[in-house]
Amino acid sequence: MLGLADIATWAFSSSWSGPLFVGLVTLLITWYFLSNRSLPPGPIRFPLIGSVWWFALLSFRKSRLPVALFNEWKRYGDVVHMSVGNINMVFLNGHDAIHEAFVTRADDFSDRPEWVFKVPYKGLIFESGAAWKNMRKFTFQALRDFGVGKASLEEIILKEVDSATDYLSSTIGEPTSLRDMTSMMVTNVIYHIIFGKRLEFHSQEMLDVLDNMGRVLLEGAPIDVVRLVPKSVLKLVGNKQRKPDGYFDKSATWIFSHINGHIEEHRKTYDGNHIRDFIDLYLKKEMEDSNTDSSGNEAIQLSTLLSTILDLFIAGSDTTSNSLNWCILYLQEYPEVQRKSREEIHEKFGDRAITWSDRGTLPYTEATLLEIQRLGNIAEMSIPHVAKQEVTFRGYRLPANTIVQANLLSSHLDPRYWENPTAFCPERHIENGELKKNPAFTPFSLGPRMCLGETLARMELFLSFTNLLQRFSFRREADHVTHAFDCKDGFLIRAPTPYKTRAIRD
Ligand code: HEM
Repeated sequence: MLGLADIATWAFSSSWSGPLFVGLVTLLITWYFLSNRSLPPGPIRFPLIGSVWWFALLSFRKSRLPVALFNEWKRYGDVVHMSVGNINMVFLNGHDAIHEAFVTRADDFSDRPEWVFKVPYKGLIFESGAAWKNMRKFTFQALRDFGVGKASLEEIILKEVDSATDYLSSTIGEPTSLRDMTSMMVTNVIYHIIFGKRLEFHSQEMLDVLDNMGRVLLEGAPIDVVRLVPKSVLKLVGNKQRKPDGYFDKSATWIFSHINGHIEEHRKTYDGNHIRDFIDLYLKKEMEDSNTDSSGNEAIQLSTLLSTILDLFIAGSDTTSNSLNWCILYLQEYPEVQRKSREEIHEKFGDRAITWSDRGTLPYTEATLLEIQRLGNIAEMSIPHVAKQEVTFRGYRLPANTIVQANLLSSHLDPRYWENPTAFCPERHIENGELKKNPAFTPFSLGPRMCLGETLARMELFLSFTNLLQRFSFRREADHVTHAFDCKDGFLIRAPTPYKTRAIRD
């Protein structure tokens, strides 16, 4: 095989080929710089490999992408450009740039990329254009119909809080990991909305659902841009996070057939006068669509429904359960904050269960929850968006199909919006005894693509956090064992490293 040295020797071995070679290299370099003109700043990129070396270095240092981007903020600014092969990507740092792209320029930045790697399904999260709008409208309405923001869903969530109470009561004083408990609570809420029933904690069906969902999530679903970096390069730098081929597919297939089984069962027992859940609503719409002479634009394909159900589990389970995991960790590590929150709850409500309509009446406790969400940064980055056409953003040229992702963590640590941003300080969310809004608080992202389950998640967090805190205090595994607020695994979802806690009834 010819090496670089052989090519150079050949190039300079005759009188005309030397200048020709130099000309070609000059042409290549000129083309490279011209094609890069007006792009936003970013780490130096090389022809063909672009910024792969930067991602590889990141992986080698075991550093998380949003943190690395945050640390490089001063050097590269609010808009950072990188590329892998011919794929351009731009990361947005800080609230102002994120707001400008996702809200002010929503028309330019609300689509999702057509993935260059295999996507086994395409539901609400991955759709763009009319199909996405249609599915988002239907799902939003369905969540409302099933009580999101209303008392009927509150009952379902409080039932899960009661099951968690039973579980915690069986562990009193014992150092216990509560990860499974929080997962079962939030999985059951979505399960109830979609399939009209809940699963017993620790039942085989529940364990299978959690296991397969966990695998799908661990592989990061196909939404992590680091997946664009060739596997061989990641292997070279010791990245062990990527699982073997088929790891994702096997679990996704299990989940699809589980959902399919429920849909089939619903078809057999469907009664238009008694709509039980999300699937029944879909069946109703399917029948209405087939009875109309419409152009068919409004019909939602069964495959889109299947994928959207999976999306709701993916987007709604680990995010919410790990937010609760951060809550318990912060409470045990900040006992004084925990004490003040419990005091506020007990003074106001005694033993009576706290309901959704009570929100706004517990400023310190609610501020604590907001502060945990801000520093927990459960969704460090938005899901990737795309600029379908070439656009100019803040004076920079973004070529067509540039992937655009918001670094939400940077918004939560943005010094222009938060004083002493890394300090844990619930009081920053309170003014004159009431909760104060900060526009840079954006755990659910911004604009038309922002989290569809925001209200559901806020209900789950408020009701679980306040009611569990009313019933228990949470202490460290042992008084002298502190636990860092760090995260080692997982893409996009920032879960705390495993820890144990002691629940105390006092
Ligand atoms: C604390 C909990 C949660 C957090 C922090 C969170 C955060 C997010 C974020 C950051 C996005 C990406 C938005 C973007 O791309 O700009 C998102 C999207 C989404 N979330 Fe959530 N989420 C949570 C819970 C939920 C729940 C409970 C559900 C529903 C069951 C849900 C459903 C969705 C869906 C369907 C999308 C995609 C929306 C679209 O593409 O139009 N999320 N979420």
